[in-house]
Amino acid sequence: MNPTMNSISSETFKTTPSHPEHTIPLDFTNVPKLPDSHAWTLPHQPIDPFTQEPLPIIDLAKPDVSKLVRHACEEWGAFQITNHGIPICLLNEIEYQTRRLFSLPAESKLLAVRSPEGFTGYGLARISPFFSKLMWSEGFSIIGSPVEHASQLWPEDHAKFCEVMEQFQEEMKALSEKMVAIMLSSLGLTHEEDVKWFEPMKEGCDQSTCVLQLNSYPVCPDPGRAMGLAPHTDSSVLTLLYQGNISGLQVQRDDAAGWMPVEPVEGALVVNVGDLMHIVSNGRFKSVLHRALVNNEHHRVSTAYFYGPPRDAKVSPLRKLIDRDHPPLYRPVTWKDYLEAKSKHFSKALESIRL
Ligand SMILES: C=C1C[C@]23C[C@H]1CC[C@H]2[C@@]12CCC[C@@](C)(C(=O)O1)[C@H]2[C@@H]3C(=O)O
Ligand SMILES: O=C(O)CCC(=O)C(=O)O
Ligand SMILES: [Fe+2]
Repeated sequence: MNPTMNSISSETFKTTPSHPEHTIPLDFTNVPKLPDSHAWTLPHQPIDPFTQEPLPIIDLAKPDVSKLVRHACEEWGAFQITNHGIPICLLNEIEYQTRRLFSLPAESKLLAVRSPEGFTGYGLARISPFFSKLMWSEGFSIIGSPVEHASQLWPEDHAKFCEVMEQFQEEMKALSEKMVAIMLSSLGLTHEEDVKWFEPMKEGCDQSTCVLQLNSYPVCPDPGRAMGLAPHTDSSVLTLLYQGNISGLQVQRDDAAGWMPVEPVEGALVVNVGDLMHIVSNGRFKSVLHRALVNNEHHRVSTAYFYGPPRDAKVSPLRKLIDRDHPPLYRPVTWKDYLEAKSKHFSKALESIRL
């Protein structure tokens, strides 16, 4: 574990506290009928899979990766990657530890609840207050070491959980840096010259701020009317998602009304372009609108790694992408500024910083 990771505290992300009923999840065990509080009137709007090309699956070992990544980021804002180098045994371990956490009784999980102004620990998704109905999910957010909350959950037995979560974050960070470098170079940019804040693997000075989010979608008595995670874009530069082998994730394309399922591919990771990458690329890359649905057979879990810039770095549209025909679309923001904008304006956050 890189020792400097501990210096990234949840201070970086503190925003306005949310309402208690939008923080603490329901005890999902033995709920025979979907409560009205969790019943969404949602047209499921499936997309016709035959009229749409599916979300790209990109083999990172192939030679034409850069072109494929650019196309995926411009058209979808998301894609799956294989041959990414994360060992399958680590993915299995992360899923095992995630299930172990969410299988604890509700009263134990409440010992690790996220404080109203905090950023780490157990709770509902932070976007919950923007919706009148509650989501059929629970989450656990980690920044660096999870020991503070894990020791409340398992006073004697949290070492393995912490070790796996920390190792996973290290691997995800390296892969995120690789993916950011591919995305930037696919636009003809070199990060050394063009993106001041992006300093991969800078020795002894691990600057970027990242969040590991464990998501749990318990078996649901009425999945047709429930929402696992409501439609949103990620605020990060990019997000790496491992969804195991249970479907539920769906993405939407700008111009399409329907939702496209992202079917699990064994050992693959989903890459989402986040809002900050949308800003950096001056709107060339789309931050993908996505959501997660639930089912009545399997308890689904996923792990999302949100990769962000150093806390004080100003993120702005890259100069090389700006000319008379392409004026800058957004003003410079730090990640902290942007998360504040998101917690105030949610889906209008990008608009709120538009020039
Ligand atoms: C670094 C991030 C990214 C956050 C906020 C903060 C920590 C928790 C992340 C999530 C995780 C669950 C979905 C989401 C939409 C949510 O509600 O909390 C994410 C949000 C964002 O992408 O905006
Ligand atoms: O569980 C999923 O498939 C999606 C998770 C997600 O979008 C998130 O954590 O931001
Ligand atoms: Fe997301």
